[in-house]
Amino acid sequence: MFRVKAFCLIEAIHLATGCPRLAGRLIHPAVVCHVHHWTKRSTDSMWSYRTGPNSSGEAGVSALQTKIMEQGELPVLLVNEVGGVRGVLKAHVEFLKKHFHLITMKEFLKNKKHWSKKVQAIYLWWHKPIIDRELLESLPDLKVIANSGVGMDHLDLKLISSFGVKMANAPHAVSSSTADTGMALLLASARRLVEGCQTAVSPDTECFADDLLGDEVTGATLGIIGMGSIGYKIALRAKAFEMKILYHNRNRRTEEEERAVGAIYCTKIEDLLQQSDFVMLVVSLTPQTHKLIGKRELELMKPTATLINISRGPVVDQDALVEALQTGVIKAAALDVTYPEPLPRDHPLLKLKNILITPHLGIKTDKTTRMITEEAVANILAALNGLPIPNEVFP
Ligand SMILES: O=C(O)[C@H](O)CO
Repeated sequence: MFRVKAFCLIEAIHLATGCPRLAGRLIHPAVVCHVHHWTKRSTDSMWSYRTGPNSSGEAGVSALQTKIMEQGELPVLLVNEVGGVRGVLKAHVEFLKKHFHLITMKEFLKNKKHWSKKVQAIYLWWHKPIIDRELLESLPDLKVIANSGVGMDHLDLKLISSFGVKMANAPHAVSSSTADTGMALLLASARRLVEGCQTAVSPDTECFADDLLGDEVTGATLGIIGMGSIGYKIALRAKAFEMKILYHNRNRRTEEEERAVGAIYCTKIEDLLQQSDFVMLVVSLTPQTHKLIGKRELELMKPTATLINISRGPVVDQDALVEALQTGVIKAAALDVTYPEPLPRDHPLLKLKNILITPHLGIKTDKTTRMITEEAVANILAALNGLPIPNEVFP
């Protein structure tokens, strides 16, 4: 057991550095000792965070915490607010307080002079607080900003890095629930679940119509654009639905990985668009993927095809999508992301019948949000201890 858990921490650092020898050297003896201690406790921790695909990272969190505790008071962590629309979840506060002295933006702004030289880390929850030059200038001891998700498009990475501040995201925590959301949208859209539910519960319904016909998912072709860890998990799920899987990605997966999910690589995105019954967008938002799907790409899709977006709204040219849905260029769309979020209430997308929109539900499960906070805490503690950050993001 000890070996397994100790390996997990080493593996996390190894993954971050790409260097097993360095990882071995970087582990402080106190850390290893604490890992040993931890392995004797129950592994049923509510906070069972994983640093890597197969590792439990709590060892990393508690060990690093021990080191900080030995040196004195808890490091100060700035969050936007607690609870509310854009605040860290109340249920996570106890865990955060075990590792940090937590202050909110309100407290910070109220006594900026006192706090500015104390804040060492920021935990962004749902993209807040906004990180701009003014905030960065007011925090001379800030070491790290941890994001509560995988997408970093809301941050000016170059600006943050120019202040010597490190950044990290939470890719492992989010992948399964985001992939589940993608599949849920695909299935709900194909089988007209929302329409069906409305009919089933409507006070006007006297009998169920036989013509609420959907699209068969079994045997259909799914084109996945973006085959990172979320894209790959979608392929795993789609395989179980006996779908034919095409994918397009900057880097081709290994033959073994392709074989495991039965995915066929399309060098050209055009080939994928022309052949797919469902096109799922799973890319990060970057200058290269901004409006990746526009009028031309929509016209390449089959008129019977459905576009599913679980990445970021601006990956799709929304005006072109409205037109394509209104004129039957494609059959339907299912979007967990739009721009802005939410859409203005009079937006033309909201008036269409062949669309399904959800409120950025991707990561929203109790377990995933807890794992995100754990992944963020491990990232922050590594940064504050001068250790390689498990999920460091570079500009
Ligand atoms: O980026 C992510 O992981 C989610 O969309 C939450 O922001």
